[in-house]
Parts: sequence; C-alpha cells; structure tokens
Amino acid sequence: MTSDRTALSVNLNKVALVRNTRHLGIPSVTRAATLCLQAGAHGITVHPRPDARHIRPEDVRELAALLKAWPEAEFNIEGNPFHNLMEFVREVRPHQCTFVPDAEGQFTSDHGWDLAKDGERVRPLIAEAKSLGVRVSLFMDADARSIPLARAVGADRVELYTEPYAAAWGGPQHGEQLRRFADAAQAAHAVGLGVNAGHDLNRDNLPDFVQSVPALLEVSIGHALIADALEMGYAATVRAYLAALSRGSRMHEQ
Ligand SMILES: CC(=O)[C@@H](O)[C@H](O)COP(=O)(O)O
Ligand SMILES: NCC(=O)COP(=O)(O)O
Repeated sequence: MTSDRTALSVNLNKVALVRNTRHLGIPSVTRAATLCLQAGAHGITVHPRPDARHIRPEDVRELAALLKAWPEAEFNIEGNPFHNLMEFVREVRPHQCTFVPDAEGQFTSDHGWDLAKDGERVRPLIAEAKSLGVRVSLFMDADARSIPLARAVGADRVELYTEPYAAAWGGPQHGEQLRRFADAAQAAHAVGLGVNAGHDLNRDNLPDFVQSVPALLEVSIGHALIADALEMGYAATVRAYLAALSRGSRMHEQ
C-alpha cells in the first residue's frame, strides 16, 4: 500500500446480509471479493458483528485464505476488541484491524472511541495486535482535540467516522463539516497517525472529501457501494469509486 493515493477497501457486509436470508450460499462473499479486487479495489473490509447478522466467522477465514492470492491487497477486519474482534486478529492476522466501540447488536456504527474513558483498556489490545504484525486503526469522531489520544495509546492510524459529513453533504453544513474533518486529519498527522475514513461515503460525496482531507490513506465503503453494484455490477461500481477517488485527488492538486 503506498501513501500517494487513497486506497479503496470494499466492505462486503451487505453481500453477506443478503446471502444469509437463504441457505443457498448466494450471493457469494468470496466471489464478490474476487470481482472487486479484479476491478482494482485495493482491499477488502468486513465487520463480523457478534450476532453474525452478516459476516460470519467462516467468511473471515475464507477471505483470509482468498487474499493470500492477492499479495498487494489489504484485509481489514473491523469490530469491538472487547467482544469478538481479537479472536479474528489472533487467528487470521489481517493486515489491519479497526477497533470500533459498538455495542453488541448495535444497528450500525455511530460513534468513535472515547479514549479518555477507554484508552487504558484498549492499550494492551493494540499492543497485542501490533505484536502479531497487525496494523491498528481506531474508529474516531472527527474531533481534533481527542485524536492525539489515539497515538498515546499506541494506534497506527485513525478511521474518521464520516456519517456526519455524509449527512451534511450538499447542505448548509457541508463546508463546516469538511473543515472539521480536515482539522482532525491534520491533528492526526501532527502526532504521526495515518488517516483512514469511512461510513456512508458514496460516489457523490467522496470527491469533495478526498479533495479537502489531506493525505487520506484509505476509505472503506460498503453500504452505498454494494447498493450501486446491484445496479451496475461489482466491476463497473469499483471503477466508478476509483474514478471518484481520482477526481478528488485531482481537485486537491489544483
Ligand atoms: C465501522 C463502520 O463504520 C462500518 O463497519 C459500519 O459500521 C458498517 O457496519 P454495518 O454494515 O453493520 O452497518
Ligand atoms: N469502515 C466503514 C465501512 O467499512 C463501511 O461503512 P459503510 O460504507 O457501509 O457505511
């Protein structure tokens, strides 16, 4: 993974969600991963929730095996390290794990870590993941004041929780939200953290985000991308998201 472009990691939760409504194995999560990687995606993300409503432990194992055939691609597993995430980290040693402070059974992720409260609890788990060769990213709200704490507890990166930006996109708070995220990214860089981003990003809101948030290493996108893929197919959809990322980078350079 290089730092001169923003990597696209495709989140396959929603493929598994549809698959789980029958006992037929379709749509296949591994087939989706293959098609996305063949189309140019840089990585695969999954969030195996404790209730296994979408990604199941077997999906994680099959994807880990599949990704061995894609040495350039990154495998990112998200989850709460106090629930089931660390079991996956220990077993399959993905390239990256993203610690997310979700409750069990939570509808979807909706906030980042409060490290003033949880920092000392996550610190040893970050150290353990890193000792296994797994990069650690912490899911964080775009709050420039709290981002440095992620470095203090040993994280390599932060993933900025982008739902507030996505919700504001195109409306009166659009510019203010972009400034918030740009400030949070600057605060991360100032202490040596890499910056990822995700949640509710889509083809429309991606270019402005990439233009405004400096040195964005990775976006993980699932819900909107898989919804687009229902209409356009995986390959055309991945290419459209890569084009949206490039558009944002070019706007940034101008
Ligand atoms: C951490 C994050 O933002 C994503 O993992 C998001 O929570 C997707 O999870 P669901 O697909 O279960 O909504
Ligand atoms: N980390 C965010 C992610 O993987 C996907 O979030 P979404 O695009 O499904 O909202």
